[in-house]
Amino acid sequence: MASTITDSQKPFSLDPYHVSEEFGFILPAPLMPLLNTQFLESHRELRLAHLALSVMTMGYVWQEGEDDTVKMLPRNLAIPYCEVSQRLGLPPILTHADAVLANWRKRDPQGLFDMENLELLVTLPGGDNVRGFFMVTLLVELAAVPAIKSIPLVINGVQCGDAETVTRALEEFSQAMQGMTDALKLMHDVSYVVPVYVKPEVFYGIMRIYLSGWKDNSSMPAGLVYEGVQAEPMEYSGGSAAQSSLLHCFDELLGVKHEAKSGAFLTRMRNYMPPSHKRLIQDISLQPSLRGFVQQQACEPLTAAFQLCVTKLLALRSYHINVVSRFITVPAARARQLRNQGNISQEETVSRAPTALEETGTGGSGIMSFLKTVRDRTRDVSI
Ligand code: HEM
Repeated sequence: MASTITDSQKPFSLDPYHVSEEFGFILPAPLMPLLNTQFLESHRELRLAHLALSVMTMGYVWQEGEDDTVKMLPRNLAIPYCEVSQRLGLPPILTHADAVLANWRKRDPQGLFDMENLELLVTLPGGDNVRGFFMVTLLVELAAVPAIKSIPLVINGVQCGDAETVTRALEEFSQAMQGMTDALKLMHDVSYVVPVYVKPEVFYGIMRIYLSGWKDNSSMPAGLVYEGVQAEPMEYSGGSAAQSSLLHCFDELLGVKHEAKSGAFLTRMRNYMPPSHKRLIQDISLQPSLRGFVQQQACEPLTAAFQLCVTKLLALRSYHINVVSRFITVPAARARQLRNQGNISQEETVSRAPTALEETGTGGSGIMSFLKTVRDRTRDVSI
């Protein structure tokens, strides 16, 4: 009678341990699978995939700094990234819609939508500063919600000639813009309980390169080849809050007309927004002129409410210029000074910043002249 062989009596073999007789502990022929995007169904799933692939791509492209940058994004990243991007109508690069609008979760799901209870889904090099940078920007978006809600009230009020409704809606609108400026101030509020404070030298020296793109960027003059997608390189601007739909909507509502060059840059930034947000901006621009309505009504409270909106938008843009000076102009001057002294010490965080971005924004604009022109054209709509 044959005896049953128990496990302990089986001949000892390496197979069950994933150890190969040919390669030992080495994994034989590791796979490089292509991520399959066909199982992504909902808009939110696609946005999460875009965010994750964007962060991996920015890491891959910029991990070695601005010298000897890569020319090609490998197919394993490029193909799924371009598929997801195409389905969303977003470009295959990190955008404001990824890093800010789709990059948050509540720690306690029942808790408040506030700084203490929010955290990022994915981050970039720069420690707590990255959290502060994206979270403060998210809080600016949040502070703007009452302004967005008042847009249909303004448009419908103008359409039916209801000056009182328009006045009230514009008052809400201007209050929200004040809230946005207050939220922006948190970017350098050292006293805040939870770390939101962003150190200018960390933003400038470490974080900024990971937000930058491959258009109008001298360290990647030819752009980037997305392997397996297209043989020719493609050029895309980096992430910037110029891609936030907020001020685009406000400008269209108030009738702000930008100069050709800055206007062209801002219009191009609309291609970095979710297409439905871009459509909202365009549809606002097609409505009868609010400013014309205010002038025609010649009603004191309405004119005052409109004027307050212009003043608050101007104040927001002026404060933003202040922030940009603190976070870019000042550290850039320090980096230049160190370079001129031949003192490129890695201990000074600003020295690690890419020189290609000294004069230009991550979106590729010539920063200060651009921002000042945009602010000055805002002033032009005053009544
Ligand atoms: C450390 C913080 C920030 C820095 C250094 C910064 C820098 C810049 C730069 C350089 C530009 C020029 C466009 C480009 O090339 O990217 C710009 C544009 C812009 N930024 Fe910021 N930004 C900061 C925070 C924010 C925040 C929190 C918001 C609010 C959502 C914001 C809203 C805008 C807008 C709307 C523009 C387009 C110009 C305009 O419409 O006035 N920025 N920013």
